[in-house]
Amino acid sequence: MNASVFPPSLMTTVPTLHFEQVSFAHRGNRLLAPTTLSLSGCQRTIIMGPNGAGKSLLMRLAHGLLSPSNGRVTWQGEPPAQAMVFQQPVLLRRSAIDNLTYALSVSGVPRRQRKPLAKQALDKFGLAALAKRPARVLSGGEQQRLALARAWLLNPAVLFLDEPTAALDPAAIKAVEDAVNEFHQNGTRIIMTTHDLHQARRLADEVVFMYSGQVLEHTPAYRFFNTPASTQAEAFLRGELVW
Ligand SMILES: Nc1ncnc2c1ncn2[C@@H]1O[C@H](COP(=O)(O)OP(=O)(O)OP(=O)(O)O)[C@@H](O)[C@H]1O
Repeated sequence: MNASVFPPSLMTTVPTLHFEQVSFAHRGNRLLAPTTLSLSGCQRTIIMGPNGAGKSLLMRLAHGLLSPSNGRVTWQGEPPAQAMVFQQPVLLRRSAIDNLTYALSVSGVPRRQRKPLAKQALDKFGLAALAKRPARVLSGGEQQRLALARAWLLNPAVLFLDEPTAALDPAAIKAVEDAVNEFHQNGTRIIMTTHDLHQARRLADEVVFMYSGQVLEHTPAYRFFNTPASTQAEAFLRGELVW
């Protein structure tokens, strides 16, 4: 990646993530071809590609939820604080506020600080009135905001988001995108998958384009959208590449 294409203000100290010849196979099926890739700086990286291309796989390998079959996933220096937000938020069978206080307790925040911090986060994400409601009865958009509030409390250096707006209405999508941008403005590196081309154009600083278990492009967003290098990306941008 050519660092000079990004404004200096975005090149923070978030450690670089390296994929060195990383591949993943399951029951003899190669799902990710050997991939060498470095994600550096405090960019918003959008991973794009058709269904089944391996986007979630790449992200789960990056976050450490999956181990590669071959190769190495490493961070330059200490692995940074990380959080991940999924399309279907993973929430506990507790109230909204208890989901947050629990996350704070797991990360070692002293008991007396947990409730005030959780309340601040609920307020910030427009959920104060729903604090005592069971998290699992919240609407899809509310659950996603709660997942973002929980990630916010953990102050991650890197935030992974796997299709976080796939099931949401336009207002909820905007709330999630605003939150993503706020994380980013606060110095959090964003690594996100989306199927929504308009959203990708709104959010991406750089694009990783995948097709059939391979990374075909890793390029600044303006270049990807204006002059994609691969015929597959061209077809994808025209809406003609289904898988
Ligand atoms: N843990 C796993 N074990 C076995 N197969 C997997 C695993 N994770 C993903 N796959 C398979 O790998 C392929 C890529 O899946 P992945 O979820 O990464 O695609 P994707 O690009 O995110 O697709 P979509 O856009 O449909 O979400 C699929 O064929 C999927 O069935």
